Amino acid sequence: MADGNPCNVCSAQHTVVFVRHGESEWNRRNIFCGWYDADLSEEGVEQAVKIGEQLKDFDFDIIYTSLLRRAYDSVEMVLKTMGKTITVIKAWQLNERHYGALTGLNKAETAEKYGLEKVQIWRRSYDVLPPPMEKDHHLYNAIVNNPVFLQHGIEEKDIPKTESLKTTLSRVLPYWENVIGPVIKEGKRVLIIAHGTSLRGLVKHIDSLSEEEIMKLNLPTGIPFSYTLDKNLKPVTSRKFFCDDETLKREVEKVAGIGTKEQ
Ligand SMILES: O=C(O)[C@H](O)COP(=O)(O)O
Repeated sequence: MADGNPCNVCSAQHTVVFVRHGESEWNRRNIFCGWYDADLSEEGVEQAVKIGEQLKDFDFDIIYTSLLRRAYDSVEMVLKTMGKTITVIKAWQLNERHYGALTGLNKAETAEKYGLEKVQIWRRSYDVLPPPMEKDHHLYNAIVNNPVFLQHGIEEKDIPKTESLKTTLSRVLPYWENVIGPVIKEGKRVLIIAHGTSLRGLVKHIDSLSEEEIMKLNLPTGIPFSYTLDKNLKPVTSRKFFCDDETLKREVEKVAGIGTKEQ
């Protein structure tokens, strides 16, 4: 990996790098976040700097990210660390899944109230929707009035009330197939900095994982992973994380668990 990515135009294979944004304040506080626009935590900023260091030798042509600041601020830190100017495309389709009425709730407290099993079904099942966010939810206005959504033409009527992995994939996949995929096939070197569930959707698709298999997949914040894809964007080598196995195991366990009330 240290040698960077080869010229994708000259090869029939494409290296694509993905990373979940650095830790957000709400990851740190163990709160369901979804489409709420939380900032990066101090550790998240450090993680983003580290991503930039790890990807220094990669010559990306284009970076895709979401309309949420924890993702696009990570992009900015990565670019600053790399000392590079690269085209950045922000797309709502790469946003985190909308966590519905759970948005703003502490994950461990929610498990105490509804039971761990129920909460883990909301978090990791393929198609079970969390309860919808109604207009009287205390974070409803903050989400529908997000100025970055409005700048990108995303209005209240376009914003989901809740999303499962399945419904998230129904917006991520067309974006992958119709926008990012053709750019990769043209030979452009692509980096995608997005979110736990939007990236799990892409991983499910690329690796052809079943609904059961994807339920067990947890993506840690701030650790890049890459695929080598063939000309049809099928994996030649599956995802490779940019860290040692022990670190990956520890960080994955952190995401998979329900965490604690006080964080
Ligand atoms: O939106 C969130 O709270 C996180 O980004 C993802 O949370 P999860 O790991 O509980 O799905």
